[in-house]
Amino acid sequence: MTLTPAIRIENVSRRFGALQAVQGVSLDVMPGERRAILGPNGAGKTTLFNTICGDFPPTEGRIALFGQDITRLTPHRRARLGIGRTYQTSLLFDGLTVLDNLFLAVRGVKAGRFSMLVPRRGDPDRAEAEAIAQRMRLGDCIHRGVRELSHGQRRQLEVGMALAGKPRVLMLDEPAAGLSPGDRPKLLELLRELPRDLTLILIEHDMDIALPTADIVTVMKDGQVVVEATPDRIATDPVVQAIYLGGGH
Ligand SMILES: Nc1ncnc2c1ncn2[C@@H]1O[C@H](COP(=O)(O)OP(=O)(O)OP(=O)(O)O)[C@@H](O)[C@H]1O
Repeated sequence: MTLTPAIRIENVSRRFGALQAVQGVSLDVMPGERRAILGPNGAGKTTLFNTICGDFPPTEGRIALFGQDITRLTPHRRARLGIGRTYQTSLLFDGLTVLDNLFLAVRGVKAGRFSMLVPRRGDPDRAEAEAIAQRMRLGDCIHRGVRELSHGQRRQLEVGMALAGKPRVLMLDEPAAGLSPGDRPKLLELLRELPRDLTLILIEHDMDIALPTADIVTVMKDGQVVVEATPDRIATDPVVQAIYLGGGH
């Protein structure tokens, strides 16, 4: 029996006017796999990511989620089918606490139940929000305002917000961007502790985060996939070294 990929990208291209940002990309990400997408600036990583999430649907090709064609679905429909994501720029409610943010994210995914109710003790959604805060190592600051969080804690919360939607595929857009060297090991640990049945696709410039997190690494350049290999092979791959040491990054 062949396993259906969590995400199948078939010959996907995306143009912006005359610019071919992604060109003829095909790849399968299997259920529970952790896939990192690397590549220099402008390689097309975010554009490919957005064709999967639906922000910029492909101009050509097909994308399937667990065998279901989602190529033309809105981002909202894709989210409902199980694609969760973070953004490079923060989308947190700065005026609310960590718990309130997570509570709203947990509530928000339940159809017809989005509300601004105060999370009461004993509310299962609040319990779930607290559990996510613990998992994201934010347990000791759940009542703190988001504005008071460090940059690293905000990143942890953003991953938690995406997890609150109970995604089957979690897509992280540069989770280590802007983190201090001290915050990076914590993020790495947290990524490695995510449930093994969750499929993870992450764009990450930082090899020290991407390689230990990923099962398979896809390297892109000029809108195309140039290498797909395990992290240990990527670390020594001459093509990858040429891309990164050659000044493209
Ligand atoms: N909305 C858009 N409109 C026009 N051009 C775009 C748009 N989004 C991306 N591009 C262009 O598409 C190409 C690929 O960009 P993309 O952001 O996907 O690369 P990237 O690999 O994610 O780079 P970075 O690491 O800098 O985020 C670039 O030339 C970029 O300028």
